[in-house]
Order: sequence, then C-alpha cells, then structure tokens
Amino acid sequence: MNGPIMRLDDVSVVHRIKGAGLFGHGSVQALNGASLEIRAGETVGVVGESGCGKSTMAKAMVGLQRPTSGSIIFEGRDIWSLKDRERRSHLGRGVGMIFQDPAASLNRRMPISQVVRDPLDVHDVGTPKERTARVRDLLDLVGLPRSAADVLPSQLSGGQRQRVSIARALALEPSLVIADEPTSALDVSVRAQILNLLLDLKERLGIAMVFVSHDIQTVKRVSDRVVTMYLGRIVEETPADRLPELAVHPYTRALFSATPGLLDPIDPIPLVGPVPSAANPPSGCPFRTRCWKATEVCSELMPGPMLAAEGHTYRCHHPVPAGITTADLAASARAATADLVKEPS
Ligand SMILES: Nc1ncnc2c1ncn2[C@@H]1O[C@H](COP(=O)(O)OP(=O)(O)OP(=O)(O)O)[C@@H](O)[C@H]1O
Repeated sequence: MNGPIMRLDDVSVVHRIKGAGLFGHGSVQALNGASLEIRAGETVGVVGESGCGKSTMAKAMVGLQRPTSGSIIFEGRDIWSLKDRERRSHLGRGVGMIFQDPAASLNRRMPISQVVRDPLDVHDVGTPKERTARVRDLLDLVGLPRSAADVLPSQLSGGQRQRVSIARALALEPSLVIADEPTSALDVSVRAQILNLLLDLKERLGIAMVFVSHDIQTVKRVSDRVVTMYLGRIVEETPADRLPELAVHPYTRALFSATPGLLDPIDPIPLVGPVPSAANPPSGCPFRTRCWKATEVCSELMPGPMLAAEGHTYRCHHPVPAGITTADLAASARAATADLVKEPS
C-alpha cells in the first residue's frame, strides 16, 4: 500500500481555560490547521520546543483528543465522525500508543500478563487459549522473560516497563504506532536499548511510526521525514536525510543548529526571547516575533504551505535560499539581532 494510512486534514485543537482572561475564560490553540500524511511502514519524526503541540497532535491521532475542527482519516475512515465505540474499535485495532512514562501508563494493580492481554480481551480477539499464547509471544518479542508475566509493573525496572508498553501497543498488530517521547523518562543507560528494540520491531513488522521527541539527533536518525512544529503549527516537513542543511524554514534551521552532533562546529542561531504564549499567539506567522528575517508581511499573513522539493514543504515568507550554510545563517542572525539578543552571562 503506497497511499497514506493516516491523513490529517487541517486539524485544530482549542482548549478552553476556565479562570483565565478578562471575563474569566480564555482559550489555547494547541494545534492549528495541521495537515499531514503517514504512509505505510514509514517513520515520521515530530520536533519542536515544549508546548508547540506535539503531544496534542499525537493524542488526536490516537483518539485521545477530539479536534475542534478538521478531519483525521485512518485506513479510509474519518475517525472523529465515527461513534465513540466504532472509533475505539477502529483505532484500538489499528493504532498502538507508547507513552513517555510507562510507570504512569500501566495499570499498577494488573499483573503484566493481564496488561499485555487487555487489548486482546477488550477487542475480543481469539480464544482464551490463543490469547494466553499471544501474550507469551509478545513477551518474547520484546525481550522479557516469561516469568515477568506474573509480576506487577512496580516490580520491573523502567526499561522493562517500557518493554511491557511496547508489547501492549503491538498486541493487536497495529499498522501504526504513535510513540510520544518513548525513551525520555528512562535512565540514559537503557534508552538506546529501548529505542533499538522499537526500531527493530517496527522494521520486522512493517509498522508505520510517528516518533515525537525533544531528542533531535535521534529523530533525525530514526525518521524518514521530520515535521517541525512551532506554536501549534506545522511549519516544515522535510525528508530526514536533507536535515539540517537543506531545511528552508528559519526555525527548523535554528532548532537543529543548537543540537550537538549534527553540525561541526556547533553554531547556534540566536533567537530573540521566549516562545510566545499559545493563549495569545502573534498575528500572521507565529515565529515572526523571534525570527531575524521577519518583515511586515510576516505579521499580516500566515504563509500557506509551499513546496521546496519532493516531500519537502514549508510555511515561510522568507525561506533560507539553497546553499546557505547554518554558519552563514547564524552570522546573519547574530548581526540582525545584535542589540536584541542578550549574550548569556
Ligand atoms: N488540557 C489542556 N488544557 C489547556 N491547555 C492545554 C491542555 N493540553 C495542552 N495544553 C496547551 O496546549 C499547548 C500544546 O501542548 P502540548 O502538550 O501538545 O505541547 P508539546 O509540544 O507536546 O509539549 P511538551 O514537549 O512539553 O510535551 C501548550 O500551550 C499547552 O500548555
């Protein structure tokens, strides 16, 4: 299958906040007009600073967050137009979710065998005997000893618990796994093991994956395509092997320029000030208040998606021209923002 297995079409999520704003209420646009396609077997990485909407998008894809507008089509069905029960069944069978913190996402009173078996019971898959055998296979698949079946999550290490989460996410043979920071709550020593397990299983089972992470180096390594988000918007979608030097959005360049190990020498592009509040975003392009290339048009108009190359789209009025290195960009950003950016003391 070459077409997308999941398609997001102009998806927005607005949270109402009680007790905020002049009249005792306000809103946060956590996701703003996100459009994205996920194809069978591919890995799409999602990067961006804290609060840019990565988790909100992931939750909408897996059925945990209803969009305020827009549609999400998974395997031919518009998931948010389905009745709750149908949606749970369609997504539950087709999409697995791996959360950041396995300690919080596993029912602490259930023995591991039941945690892994739960999706099979809920979706009434196979006979009781087949379910028991499937749990054994899943524990083998994720490298847990069979003795782990009888213990509680609290009796396992963090890495082992994340193996349980992976087994549970794979129980119904999904075609798509959404992994939201799957290794960041783990000890550094086991992160690589869990990441390698996830990638190995994804490859062997031909699953597509959405990989949300702050760890930009890892995202680049594991992804086919990388989506950059800023203040609820997807601002660039780039084939991973073109990163960082062929990214054309100033924000993608800035984000990657501050990541050790990608450019030698590392030369961070300075940005002005913090990320604005999602409750009160700037007009036009949300990045313009921190962007050294911004002009008047940026405050008036959010740029539409534009095509840089096959599989490479961006939303920017002043994309970085081809051939400009990050070092050149860092120099021009420093010159443009010299009086605005405070050097760290
Ligand atoms: N339930 C909620 N109610 C109100 N605001 C929310 C809610 N969930 C998220 N937000 C806000 O929506 C925005 C996007 O949040 P989200 O968690 O999706 O970002 P993120 O990129 O995943 O951040 P992080 O990397 O820190 O997990 C943030 O401003 C956040 O404070």
